[in-house]
Amino acid sequence: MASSDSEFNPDLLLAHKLPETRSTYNERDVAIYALGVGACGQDAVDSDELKFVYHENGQEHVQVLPTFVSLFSLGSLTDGLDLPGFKYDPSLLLHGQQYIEVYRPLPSKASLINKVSLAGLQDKGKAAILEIETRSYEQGSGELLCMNRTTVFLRGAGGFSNSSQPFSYKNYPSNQGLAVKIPQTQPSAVCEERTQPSQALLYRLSGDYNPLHSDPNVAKLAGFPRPILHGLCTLGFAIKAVIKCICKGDPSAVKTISGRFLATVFPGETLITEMWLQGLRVIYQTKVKERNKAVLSGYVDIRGLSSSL
Ligand SMILES: CCC/C=C/C(=O)SCCNC(=O)CCNC(=O)[C@H](O)C(C)(C)COP(=O)([O-])OP(=O)([O-])OC[C@H]1O[C@@H](n2cnc3c(N)ncnc32)[C@H](O)[C@@H]1OP(=O)([O-])[O-]
Repeated sequence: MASSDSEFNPDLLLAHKLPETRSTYNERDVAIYALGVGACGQDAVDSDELKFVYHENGQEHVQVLPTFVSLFSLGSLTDGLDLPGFKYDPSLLLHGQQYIEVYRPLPSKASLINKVSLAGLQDKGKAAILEIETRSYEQGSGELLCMNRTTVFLRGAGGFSNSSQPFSYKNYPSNQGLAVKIPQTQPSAVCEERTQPSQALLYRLSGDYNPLHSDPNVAKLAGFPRPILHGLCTLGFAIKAVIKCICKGDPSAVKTISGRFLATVFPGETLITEMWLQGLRVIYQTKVKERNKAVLSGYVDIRGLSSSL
């Protein structure tokens, strides 16, 4: 059960205000993040990826991968969520889905104010699904730069209601968050990348220090044979593949990203991302090569296509 209190009221929980968080980053953070999601991990002079970690050809700033914005949603989660009347075991939390809207390319350094709200709660019986929305505004100008919706799967926290209908989500488009249908046709592009055995140890330096990703004993207590890769790290690999193969290496082409984490990834495994271009939407699916297992699927909406595609 989510709560020992039989009067638990999901609507009251959703009305609960979460504190604002702040994110300040610079080019070093941008580059460390890019390395964490495998930039130049297969080829140190990769012409599509060097710009994310180095001022290639005298460029003034390193470029920011669009998935970097997912880091702004971490603060409220990694500090532990204060959810009145709702109890869950943080060690059993898994990342279920991430939905991102990027309104303009991110500067290579900035200070942001993140406004966080609880957007949804759903009772799945064996688990509860909680959705947190984070809107990030540039400090000073007040401009809204991006929005994240993070879905967490709280194993063992379901059974708090008689309904499997979601509470809230009422501000969402009706099709958001659904698992995508993978086309049965040949993909438009395929990208293969091996993650490093130390990938989670590198990725965690971008701000998610949950020991589930680094400590073998904590991983075992959570039900895994060894530490697992952060979901947002896998998402970073997949979207980097879409940028490389579909967007001709241009990160500013990405407008919207949706991803559902289907199964866990272990650092060191090889990720194969298949992509299907449908108009301005790219449907993608990432599989672990060694286990032939789908681990992530979703879509990316892009602003336009280069005429050479
Ligand atoms: C954020 C900061 C912390 C970061 C932590 C990490 O990185 S952890 C590392 C990264 N994360 C990972 O590694 C997690 C990888 N994913 C998994 O291990 C599994 O997908 C699971 C344990 C999340 C659910 O598996 P299962 O066998 O227990 O589930 P089932 O198939 O029996 O479905 C039950 C219900 O839940 C629904 N539903 C299912 N999946 C999702 C989803 N992803 N999302 C949302 N909803 C989902 C499904 O539609 C169904 O609803 P219906 O139809 O009954 O109304």
